[in-house]
Parts: sequence; C-alpha cells; structure tokens
Amino acid sequence: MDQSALKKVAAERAVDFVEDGMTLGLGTGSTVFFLVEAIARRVREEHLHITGVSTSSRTETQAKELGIPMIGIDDTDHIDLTIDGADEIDRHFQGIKGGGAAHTLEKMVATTSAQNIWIVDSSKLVDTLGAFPLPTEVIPFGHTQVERRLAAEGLNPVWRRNDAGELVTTHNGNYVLDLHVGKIAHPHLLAQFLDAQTGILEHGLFLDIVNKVVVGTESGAEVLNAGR
Ligand SMILES: O=C[C@H](O)[C@H](O)[C@H](O)COP(=O)(O)O
Repeated sequence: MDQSALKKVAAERAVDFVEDGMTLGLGTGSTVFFLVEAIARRVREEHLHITGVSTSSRTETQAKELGIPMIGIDDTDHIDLTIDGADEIDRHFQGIKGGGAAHTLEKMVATTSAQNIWIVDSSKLVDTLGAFPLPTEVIPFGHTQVERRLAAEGLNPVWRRNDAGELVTTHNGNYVLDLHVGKIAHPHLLAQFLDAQTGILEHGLFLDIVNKVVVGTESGAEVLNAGR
C-alpha cells in the first residue's frame, strides 16, 4: 500500500470512535480528508447527529459540502473528541504538527477537546522527534528579528515558501518559520523556550495532548493508547 492508502486505513478505523451526539473537532491535512469522507458517510447512512468544529477553511469547506453540520469554536462550550493528523509522533506520544501550516488553529481545538485521537500512516512513528522540521507561526511585524533570535540559538530557521517562492501565510496572515533542529532530545524545554518568544504565535510541538493514535499499517489499523 502507498502512504495515501495507509492514511485512509487509519482514518476509516478512527471513525469508529465517533459517537452520536458528539461535538467533534476536525483536523486538517490529507489524512483528515479521508476522515471527513468517512464521517460524512456515517452521517448519511446512520443518521448520526454530530456537530463539527474545524481547524482550517479546507476542512470546513469539505465537511460542509459533504453535509456535516459545522459550528465555530466560539459557538460551543465543549468539544468531545478531536481527530487530526500528525507529522511525527515519538514513543512517548509527543508530536509535531503544522506541516500544512494549520497548527495554531489545530492546537486551539485540540486543547479545548476532552479527547484527542491522531491518525497517521506508520512512517510518522519515530523514536525521537525532529527529523520533520518544527513549524512555528510568526507574526509579520518583526519577523526577521524572530528569525535572528532563533538562528542565534542554533535552531536553523527557514521561512516556508510556496512553489512560486512567496512566503507561505497562515489562516491568521502570519508567516511560517520551520526550525531544522535535528533530534529534539527535550521537547518540553524547547516548547517552553518557543512559548516565551515574542512574535511566535504558536509552534508545532503538541505535548501531552493525544490520548490515542490510530496507525495505518500494511496489515490494517492499529490503535495505540497513550495512557493519558
Ligand atoms: O498543519 C497541518 C497539520 O498539522 C496536519 O495534521 C499534519 O501536517 C499531517 O498532515 P497529513 O495528514 O497531510 O500528513
């Protein structure tokens, strides 16, 4: 199976955790694309009543087109479960997200949610985080100062650009600075440092957040419990 097929395997298993009546956080990305299709199928065929809260306009558009009722995050007092993709997950169930530049909205939805499930193909499981460049979202005002500060710390920042060479902007109109840090031995210390930097709106370290990971493998979906 190719990577896309493995993502679909994970997404189609994760939909089993969706229950009637839930307010459901919907993540962003190519794996979540399959999830939204699978949820819409259950809404259609089983007349499941769920309400979605999205983490990007891409997901919002897809969900609405497929008939999933959607509300904004500020229109609810709770989210029961959020299902999202991830870029890397280590053996302590810590993760990196933001490969699609959606990590700020995703973290807001994830940290509002009572439970979180990540859906990934098996290539996303790693021993130590950091092979995937760590995304940060930086406000335009003073962004080169942020870049200098991070470079001085040896975090190898690189602005994310699109195919036309333009700076990628997030939903919030900010820039994405990817940190090529190599192995992240102490993710909590790095997260604390990044949290303290003026100008960084959010970073892609998602620590102590996920409850379950559903992995698409050649032999089917595997459910891993994070024990939290
Ligand atoms: O910003 C994007 C998100 O964090 C995605 O969930 C993550 O990049 C995984 O994406 P995909 O499912 O496309 O591999």
